Amino acid sequence: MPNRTTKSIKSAFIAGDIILGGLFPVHHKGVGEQPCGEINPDRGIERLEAMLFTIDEINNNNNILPGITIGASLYDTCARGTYALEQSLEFIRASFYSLDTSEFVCSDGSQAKAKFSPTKVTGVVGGSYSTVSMQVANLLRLFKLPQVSYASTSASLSDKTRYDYFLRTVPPDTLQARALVDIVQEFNWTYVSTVSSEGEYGSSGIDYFQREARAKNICIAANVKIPAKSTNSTFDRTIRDLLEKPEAKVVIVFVRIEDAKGLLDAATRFNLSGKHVWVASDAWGRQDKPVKDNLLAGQGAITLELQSTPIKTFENYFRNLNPRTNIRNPWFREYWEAVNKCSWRENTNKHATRNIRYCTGAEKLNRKIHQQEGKVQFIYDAVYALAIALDKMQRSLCPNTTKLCPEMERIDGEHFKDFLLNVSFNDNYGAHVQFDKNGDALGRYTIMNYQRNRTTRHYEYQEIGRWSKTLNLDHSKIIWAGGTDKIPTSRCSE
Ligand SMILES: N[C@@]1(C(=O)O)CC2(CC2)[C@H]2[C@H](C(=O)O)[C@H]21
Repeated sequence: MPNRTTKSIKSAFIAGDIILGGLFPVHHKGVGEQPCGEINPDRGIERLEAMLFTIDEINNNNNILPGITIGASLYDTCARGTYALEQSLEFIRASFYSLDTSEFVCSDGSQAKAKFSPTKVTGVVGGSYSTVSMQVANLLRLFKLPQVSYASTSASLSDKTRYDYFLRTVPPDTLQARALVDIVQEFNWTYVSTVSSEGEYGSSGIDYFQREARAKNICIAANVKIPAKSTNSTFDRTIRDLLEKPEAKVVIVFVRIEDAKGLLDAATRFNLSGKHVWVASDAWGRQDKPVKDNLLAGQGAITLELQSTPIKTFENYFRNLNPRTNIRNPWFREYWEAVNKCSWRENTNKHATRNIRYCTGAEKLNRKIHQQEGKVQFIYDAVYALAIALDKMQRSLCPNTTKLCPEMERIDGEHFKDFLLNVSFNDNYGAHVQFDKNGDALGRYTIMNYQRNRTTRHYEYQEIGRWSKTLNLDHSKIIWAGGTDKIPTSRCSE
C-alpha cells in the first residue's frame, strides 16, 4: 500500500478493517526553528518497522482476528511533543469527518465517493519519549482512544486521573529507581552523588531514586541538574561539583543519552579515568554513544536496560528490507542513505557527480554491526496486546461471525480499554504481558558493566545480573575502573 500524505503530513499506511495508529521518533529533534533533524535509525525506523512486521505476523495468524485484517497509520514525532500532537490530530480527524456525499451524484448516476476520508484508528502504539507520550495522551483521552507506549517510563504516566487512556508494555521508572537503590545497597555504598537531566525523564527518575535512597539511609552528596540547553562548560561545571565531594565515588546518573555523552566527554577532558563509578539508568543502557570516545572514563560503569529478548524473525525481516520494495515506509530511503552513506537521488545528468556515491539498493545491513534495538520486543508486545484485546472484544460482541459486526463498526473506546487492561499472554520470547490497574507492565531490568574484556581486550557492556522485584548480581563478572575486581568504597568520612 503506498504511503499516504494529507497536506504535508506523511505517514506509513497499511489498509485494513481496523487501523492502529503508531508514533515513532523517525527523526531526531531539529535544531533552532526546524522541528525535525537527522533520521533516527534505531529508535525511529527500526521501531516503526517492528510495528509493521508485527501487524504482518498477526494478519497471518488465524488464531487472532481470523476474519479481520489489521491496518496501520504511522507518523513521525521528531522526538518532540508539540510536533507529535500535530501528527496525532490525524488519528482523531475521522471523529469529526462525516462528509455526507449523498447530495453528490456522478455523471453516470452513481453515488459519489469521497476520494480521501481520514482513517479512524482504534488504538495508538507509542510514543517513545515520556514528554511526547504525555502530550499525546492528553489529546487521545478526549476521544477515548487507548494508547500503548513501548518505551515511555516516566512514573507520572501511572497517574490515571490524568492519563486514563494510557498503557505501556514497559515499567514505570519508580521500579528503575528501586533497582538503582538495591544496587547501591548491594555494595554497601552509603554516600552517593546524583546527576539528572532537566525534564520529565531525568527529574522524575532522580526524585524517586532520592526518595527511595533516603528511606534506606543512603546520603546524597552532590545533586547536579543538567539543563535542557547544555554546553561543554555545563558538563565541566558538573564534574567540578562532583569533585567537591570526593568521598562520594559513586554517581547515580539519570540523564538523556546526549547528557550521558556530555558527562563522559567532560570526565575525559578532566582525565578522570576510574575516579567515579557511574551507575546509570536506561537512557544510557547499553548505548555506544556515551562511551565511544570515553573508554577510560566510562570503564567500570554499571548501567540498567529494560530486559528484553531480540525477536529473531524480525531480525530476518529487517535485514532483508530494501528501498526498492519497501514502499510502505516513506522514510526508508532516507534511512538507507544515512546508514549506507550514499545518495538515492537518481542520476539525472549524464555524469555522476564525482564526490557522491549513489545507492544501488544492493547494500546490505552489515550483520556484525547491527544489534537489534532494545525496545523491539516492547513494540511487538504492544501491538499484540491491542490485537488480542480486539479479538476478545470481537468474539464477545460478534459471536456469530469472524468479521466486524455492527456492534464493532464504531468501537467504544472505554469498552475497548477494559478489554485491553485485561489481556494476559506470553509473547513466546520470554515475556508475560499484562497490565496492572495503572496500565503499567511488570518491571524487569538487565544490569550491565562497561568493562575491558580480559580476553579480547575490547571494551564492551557485559551482563552482570538482573532485577525483577529483587536484585541478582554475579560479582565475579564485574571489572571496576582500572581493571580491578576490588569493590570501590563510597561513604561519608565523618
Ligand atoms: N524511557 C525513556 C522515556 O522518555 O520515558 C527514556 C529515554 C530518554 C531515554 C527514552 C527511552 C526510549 O525511547 O527507549 C525513553
